[in-house]
Amino acid sequence: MGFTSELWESGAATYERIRVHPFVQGLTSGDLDRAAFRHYIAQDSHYLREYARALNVVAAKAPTPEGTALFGEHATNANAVERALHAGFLDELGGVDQPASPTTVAYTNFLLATAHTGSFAEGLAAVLPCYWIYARVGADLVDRSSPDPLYARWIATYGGDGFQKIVDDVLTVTDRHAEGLGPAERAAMLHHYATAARYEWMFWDAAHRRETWPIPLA
Ligand SMILES: Cc1ncc(C[n+]2csc(CCO)c2C)c(N)n1
Repeated sequence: MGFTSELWESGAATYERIRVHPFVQGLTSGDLDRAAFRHYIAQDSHYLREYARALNVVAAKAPTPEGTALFGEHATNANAVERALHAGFLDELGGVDQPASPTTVAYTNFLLATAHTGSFAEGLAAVLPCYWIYARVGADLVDRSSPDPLYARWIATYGGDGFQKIVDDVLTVTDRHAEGLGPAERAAMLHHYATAARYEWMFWDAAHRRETWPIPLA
């Protein structure tokens, strides 16, 4: 692997913190409070809508038609997953109509701002932890699965080979694109990647704490 191994390194310590987070460990042990999982799914539904927008911006900036098609397809897929979450998990858990939490707003605003104002490379680095960290978490959890069928279903979504193939396609695009980049742009990518990885930890942690706005929205 090329530059993507440097990107992984910039978020490796954060990934380790995600792996041992009580929310993630609670999925496999089955001990995770259903209310925290419901909070996570409701927030993820907000997240996926905005993530799809960010991916479409990355798609628009891709220098090749293949890149535009790839990220456009993934944006459509993120919207489809959002609808499936509503039809599946949220119906079973009892639908919750909660506003996007401070962490969800911060993470999605970071993705949209970086995709809109940055280069293709910068947007790509910002959206990459979402793919890569979920594939690693999925792979880590899939063998142990969960005694809770609901959590087992969630784990199977991200732990399968189908999802790994999606991530591999994005890593190939990233390595190929990075070959033509200078040190300043590579440094910006490392920075955005590490930032998004931290937001991924914060997203699990916010669900675990069932984070809400300290001042209720009117
Ligand atoms: C907070 C959060 N981060 C990452 C994902 C995983 N994910 C969402 S869209 C997508 C790729 C395109 O379909 C991936 C891997 C998630 N669900 N929620």
